[in-house]
Amino acid sequence: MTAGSEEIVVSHLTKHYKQLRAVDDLSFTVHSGRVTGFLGPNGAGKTTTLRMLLGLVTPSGGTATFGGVRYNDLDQPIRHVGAVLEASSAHKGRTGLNHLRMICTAAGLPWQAADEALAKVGLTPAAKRKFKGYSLGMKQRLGIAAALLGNPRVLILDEPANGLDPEGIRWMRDLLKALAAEGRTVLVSSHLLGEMQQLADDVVIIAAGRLVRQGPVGEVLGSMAGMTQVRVRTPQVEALTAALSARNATVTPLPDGALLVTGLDAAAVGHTAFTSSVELHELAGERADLEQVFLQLTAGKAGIR
Ligand SMILES: Nc1ncnc2c1ncn2[C@@H]1O[C@H](COP(=O)(O)OP(=O)(O)OP(=O)(O)O)[C@@H](O)[C@H]1O
Repeated sequence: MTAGSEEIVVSHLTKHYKQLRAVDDLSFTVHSGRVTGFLGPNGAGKTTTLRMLLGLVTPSGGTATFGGVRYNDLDQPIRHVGAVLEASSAHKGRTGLNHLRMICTAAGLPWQAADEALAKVGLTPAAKRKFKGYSLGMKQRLGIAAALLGNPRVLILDEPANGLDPEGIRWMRDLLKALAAEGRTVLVSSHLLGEMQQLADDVVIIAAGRLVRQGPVGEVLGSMAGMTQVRVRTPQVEALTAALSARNATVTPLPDGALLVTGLDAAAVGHTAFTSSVELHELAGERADLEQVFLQLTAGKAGIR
């Protein structure tokens, strides 16, 4: 991999587990010098995708490459791609510094890399403390330090903010932004839209293993914010739901018995009801709340599996 070509290209990536399409013909690109948020609800296929990127799960089809090269074909992958898949674990009686030095030795890196990585994540003061005394936030930092040992151009993190307190989340956000500002490619998964709004330059949104949206965060969220939703009430819920679904709208039943429709405007919902001979008791278009659109775009797809 040469400098400047650290893009991650995911092309028609697919993973089937028996009948379940955990990842289904997924294609997207992750650019260098930017933080890309990989967003989707629980079970959307984020972890499976990241594990395929890292050669830990064999795809049923498609490819994922770093600068054109598959992970397993990279020469000294630790120098190209750093990954934090779950909160780090280390021998509980070992110090953070020794944990990192062991990884250095195994990977043929100088011990100095351990000190540098600890400094980068602000763990130098705890370098000689035992892992068993580390808080969750410190364990997360140590995991990131381990990923940084080979000074990789690409960083991949799976839900790194999970379990962190607000200060820890802010710290993580600043670190990832700084790493991207150094020109690195940073891909970070999350199921929380709000978290990505504050962190990501680009977003890739998936649901039920399939791509929902990708692009610069402002553009994607802007298009979502511009979406309207329609509140509708009918005594013929099933007939209307079927007619709207046939027009690719997403229909969510509300606790008060009304239906919330996304993907069609009020006129189109009214027209669909009319042509399907469905009686309406209420029909109102409203501007959608961003979080609600995200939930609907993604939850609507989850039912397909
Ligand atoms: N080894 C496996 N065998 C069978 N099914 C699996 C396996 N790994 C994952 N799955 C299924 O694939 C789907 C996608 O899971 P995955 O963990 O990739 O989603 P996710 O988006 O990372 O979700 P979460 O945020 O909950 O981790 C889920 O339905 C999961 O149960």
